[in-house]
Amino acid sequence: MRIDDLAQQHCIPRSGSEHALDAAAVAGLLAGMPGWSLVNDGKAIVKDFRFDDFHRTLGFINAVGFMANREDHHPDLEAGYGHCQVLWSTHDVGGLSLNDFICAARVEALLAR
Ligand SMILES: C[C@H](O)[C@H](O)[C@H]1CNC2=NC(N)=NC(=O)C2=N1
Repeated sequence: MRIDDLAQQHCIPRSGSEHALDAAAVAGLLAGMPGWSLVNDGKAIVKDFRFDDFHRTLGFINAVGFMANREDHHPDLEAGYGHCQVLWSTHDVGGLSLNDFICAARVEALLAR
């Protein structure tokens, strides 16, 4: 699925290992997501976003937080003055679900201009 199509989807509750994506599905989705990489033994995807200053970084964090609350799917965020690392994993699945890729694509859509 293309990143633009993923960004049009909404998260649904996904709980249980039957919702975990297999390695082939993850690789296929990741191929269309520039800058995102696999971490934590293939159980999470991560990307570090760079900004010119703190208020731009904080604006991004707030936008991601607003989207995450609306989707009821929440990232791990680590930030400094000019960057924010966004990590997606589905705790209820114990790894990656489609929700993680939907939200990663939605983060990219926030930055599109
Ligand atoms: C009930 C609610 O949908 C769940 O607790 C959601 C909330 N946000 C979540 N966020 C993430 N990253 N993983 C989850 O499994 C998760 N579960």
